Amino acid sequence: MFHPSDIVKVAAAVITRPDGSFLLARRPAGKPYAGYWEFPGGKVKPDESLLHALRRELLEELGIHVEHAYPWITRTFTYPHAAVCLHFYRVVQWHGEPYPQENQELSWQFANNVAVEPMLPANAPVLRALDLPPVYAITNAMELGIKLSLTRIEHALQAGLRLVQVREKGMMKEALHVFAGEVVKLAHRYGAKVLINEDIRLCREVGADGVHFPSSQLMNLTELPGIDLCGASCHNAEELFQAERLGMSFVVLAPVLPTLSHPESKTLGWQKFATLVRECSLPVYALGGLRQEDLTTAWEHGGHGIAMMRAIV
Ligand SMILES: Nc1nc2c([nH]c(=O)n2[C@H]2C[C@H](O)[C@@H](COP(=O)(O)OP(=O)(O)OP(=O)(O)O)O2)c(=O)[nH]1
Repeated sequence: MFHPSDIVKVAAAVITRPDGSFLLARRPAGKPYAGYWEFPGGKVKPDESLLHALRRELLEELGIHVEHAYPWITRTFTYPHAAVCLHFYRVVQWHGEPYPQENQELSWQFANNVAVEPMLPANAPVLRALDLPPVYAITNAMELGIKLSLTRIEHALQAGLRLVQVREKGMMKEALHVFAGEVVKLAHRYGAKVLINEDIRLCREVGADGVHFPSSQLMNLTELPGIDLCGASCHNAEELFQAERLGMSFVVLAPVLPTLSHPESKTLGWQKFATLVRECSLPVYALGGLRQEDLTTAWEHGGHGIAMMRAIV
């Protein structure tokens, strides 16, 4: 066991090009885990800010000047040689062409098809998180009607939507089965993934990709079902902690702004959202009263992306 004061703080960069590829570097000889692939970055010096460390490391290692970086996930991991707290940033704009300043090998990769190995052991969940798209849509067929809802989902898929949750609280069982099956068929045609709210059995029956757990169900879970994608709804630190403990694929944190579907709920606001997300190891979608144009605000506050109901489908 490492004492909390011995935990090494690290700033790591997911340097992302517009096509979605990101840069990996191979650890040079002489370092622990030499030959393993990692995200460029390094140790934060005492009294140095995370962002300063990120800028310094990328200049030293790659010769690039960071122009725009978003805070992303924070992950603690214990190696035999050290315990590290990895603060990941997504670097989306920089000046200069990355060039290995320390003789390290570099490689641009895509999250759904990483072709270099081995990766540093702490990074497997990071790659899975990078494979999640920025927008998560939640269906609203009980309000729109099934036909219109499917039409709107198809339009959103055509416009690039790649993650959908079927959440139809009051729908009768048979109708829900048919609707969920239609959404899965439609989404898979576009290479998109579908999660079913609450119902693990329905998820399996309709061939969906995952389950989305409401917060009450999340707090009663002792382990995840053996399903690829598991998401959960959270509203506070306790629920986020439980989602991390179970190893959810991602969470939705809500409500950030006032929303029609939960008018009685107290909103978090962006500052509280950022505070809750800061230490979270899971990718977090902001939810509640958001529109497409709020995506950048979510990124600036540490979110992975945004989840929406009425504003998208
Ligand atoms: N840069 C980076 N480090 C990572 C990643 N994943 C991961 O577990 N680590 C760990 C490995 C190391 O224990 C620690 C980073 O320390 P480092 O030795 O690379 O730091 P540094 O570049 O400042 O190196 P040095 O001054 O000690 O030579 O974080 C990652 O993706 N990127």
